[in-house]
Amino acid sequence: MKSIEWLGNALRILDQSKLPVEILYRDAVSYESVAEAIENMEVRGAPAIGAAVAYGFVLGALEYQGDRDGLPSFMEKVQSRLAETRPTAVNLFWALRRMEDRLRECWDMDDLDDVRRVLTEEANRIAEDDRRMNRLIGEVGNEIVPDKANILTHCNAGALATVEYGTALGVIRSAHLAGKMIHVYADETRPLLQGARLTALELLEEKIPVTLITDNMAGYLMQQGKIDLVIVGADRIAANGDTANKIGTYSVAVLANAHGIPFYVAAPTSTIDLKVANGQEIPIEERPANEVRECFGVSVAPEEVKVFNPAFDVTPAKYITGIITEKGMVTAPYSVNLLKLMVRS
Ligand SMILES: CSC[C@@H](O)[C@@H](O)C(=O)COP(=O)(O)O
Repeated sequence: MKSIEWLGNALRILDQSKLPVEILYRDAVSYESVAEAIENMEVRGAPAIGAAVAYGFVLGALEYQGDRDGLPSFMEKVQSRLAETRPTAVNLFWALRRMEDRLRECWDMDDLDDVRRVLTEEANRIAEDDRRMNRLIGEVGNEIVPDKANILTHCNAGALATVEYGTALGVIRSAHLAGKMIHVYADETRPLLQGARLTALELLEEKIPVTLITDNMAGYLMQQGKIDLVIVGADRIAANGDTANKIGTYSVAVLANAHGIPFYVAAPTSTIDLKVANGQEIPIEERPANEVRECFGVSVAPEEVKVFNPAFDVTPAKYITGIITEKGMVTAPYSVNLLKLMVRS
C-alpha cells in the first residue's frame, strides 16, 4: 500500500481516512484536490504531506492555462493554498520552499512545459529523498533496538505516513528484518485512531508481532515492566530538540521518563526546523470538535458538549533519549548537536 503515487498528470492518493475498512484510491488532478485530501487527512503524516504538496505544486503548474508572465502570481496562489492545509508538520513548508526555489530558478525559461518538467523532477526528488532517508533512519535506529525488545509506538509513523518505509516504523521494520524478535505495542491514538487503523495494519502486513492498546494503558504496561523502549515519529523538531508529534506523545514521554524507559524520536532532517527556537513556537493545529464527539460517525458524547481538539503536543527535549535521523543519532545537548547535524552534508 503506497500513501501516494505520481502518475504523470495526477497524484494517486490512498484515502487513509477509510482504512482499514476500505482500500480506496483517488486520483487528484488539481492542486485544490490535493489540498483537500491533506485537510481531510486522506494523506497524512509529516513526510507524506511534504511529498504530496510538492506534487500539488506540480499539478498547479499543469493546470495553469495563461501565458508565461502570469505563471509566478498563479503559483503564489497555489503555494498559499497548499500552505494553509496543516500548520504543524514542517515538512510541508520545507517541500514548498524547495518547489518555490526551483520555480525561481526557471525565470529565464520561456517554455511553460520546460518549467513543468523542472518542477516535476524536483517533486520526484523530494519523494525519492524521503524513501532514501527513511531506509537510513531504519539502519541507524536498528542499532539501539535490543533483541526481543518490546517497543511502544504512538500514532502512525510508518510507510503510510511517508512515501515509503516509515520513520519510527522504519526502525521497527529494520530491526525485524535484521532478525530481532521484537514485539510492538501500538497505542490506538484517539481521536482519529491512526495507531489502531494504520500502525496495526502495517505491522500485521509485515508479520511483525503487534498488540493494540488504548492510549490510557501505556502507563500500566510500563509499570508492569512490559515496555523496553518507545519510538515515535515527529512533525517538527525545534532547534533545542523539543519535538511536536501526535497528541498524546508528551504523556508517553513523561511516563517513559518516570519508569526509566528510553524514549526515541525517529525523523528525517526535513522535520528539523532550526528557525524555531523551542517547542513553544511550534504552531499546534486544532481540529474539528466532531472528531472527539464522534468516533467515525458514531456519536460518543452529547452533541452540545464543548470540545478541545489539539492534533499535536510538544515533548520537551529533556525527555528524549535520542533523535534518530538519516545522518545519525542526535543526543543532548540538542541545541549544539542538531545544529552540527544540519551543517553536516
Ligand atoms: C513519519 S510520520 C510522523 C508524524 O507525522 C506522525 O507521528 C504524526 O503525528 C501524524 O499525525 P497526523 O495527524 O496523522 O498527520
